[in-house]
Amino acid sequence: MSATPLLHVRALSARYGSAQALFGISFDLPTNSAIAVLGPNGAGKSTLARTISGLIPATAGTIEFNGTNITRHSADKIRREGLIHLPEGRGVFARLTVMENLRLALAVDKVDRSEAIARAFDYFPVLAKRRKQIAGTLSGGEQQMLSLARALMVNPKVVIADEMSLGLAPKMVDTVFDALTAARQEGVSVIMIEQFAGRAIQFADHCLILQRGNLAWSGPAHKAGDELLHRYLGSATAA
Ligand SMILES: Nc1ncnc2c1ncn2[C@@H]1O[C@H](COP(=O)(O)OP(=O)(O)OP(=O)(O)O)[C@@H](O)[C@H]1O
Repeated sequence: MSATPLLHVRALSARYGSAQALFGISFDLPTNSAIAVLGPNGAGKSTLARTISGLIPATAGTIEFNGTNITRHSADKIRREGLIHLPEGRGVFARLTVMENLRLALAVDKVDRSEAIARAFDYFPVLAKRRKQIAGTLSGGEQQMLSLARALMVNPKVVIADEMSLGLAPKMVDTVFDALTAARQEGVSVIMIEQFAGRAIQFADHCLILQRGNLAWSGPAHKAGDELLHRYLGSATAA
């Protein structure tokens, strides 16, 4: 086991104005691993993602990424260091073409441009066919692929995928999971936020369950059985 985890989060808290949304969350993301972050609506999953990726400030606690304390780093800097957050929703520039969307993702990252574009098309061949299409006219699933391609093409160390499968047809959900599985094989670590737990647990090594901004349970994903999920998430989300 590697001594230093890729991501080391300790006692992390965050708030929106006077409302505290995260209460002292601690967890490690080992190198080459995946964590499923589960919890009911409003539990703080997206807030955890936003705090780690620098979109909102931590009010207490620390985040170490690859041995560096990034707690006060800007979102841009954190992204350049290799931690990419895919926020809930599609996150593409609707009026630009597929190719322009891909090129823009490269503007802030020092990677070989043609290699990165080739990597994007390897992950999602359909995007190569649609490279000149305006992104806003892609299907929801294709937009999700484009969003994921923009993240994976820059060879990130960690991807935080927030509700990637939300609203997608089952076949598209398969495509998204296949791409994330391929990314893991390339050494990308993943923090997967999901309201629907079953697939996330199959995908991940570890599992965190949040409840009202607190860490309610954490452990190996295979130990997050039906009874536990039912207790924290209710029947609708344990599927
Ligand atoms: N921009 C914001 N301003 C104020 N409060 C917010 C904001 N975003 C989230 N919150 C509040 O913070 C708490 C945690 O929300 P968060 O979006 O992190 O939950 P979540 O677990 O991701 O939920 P969901 O599954 O519904 O996306 C909730 O009480 C929510 O109302």
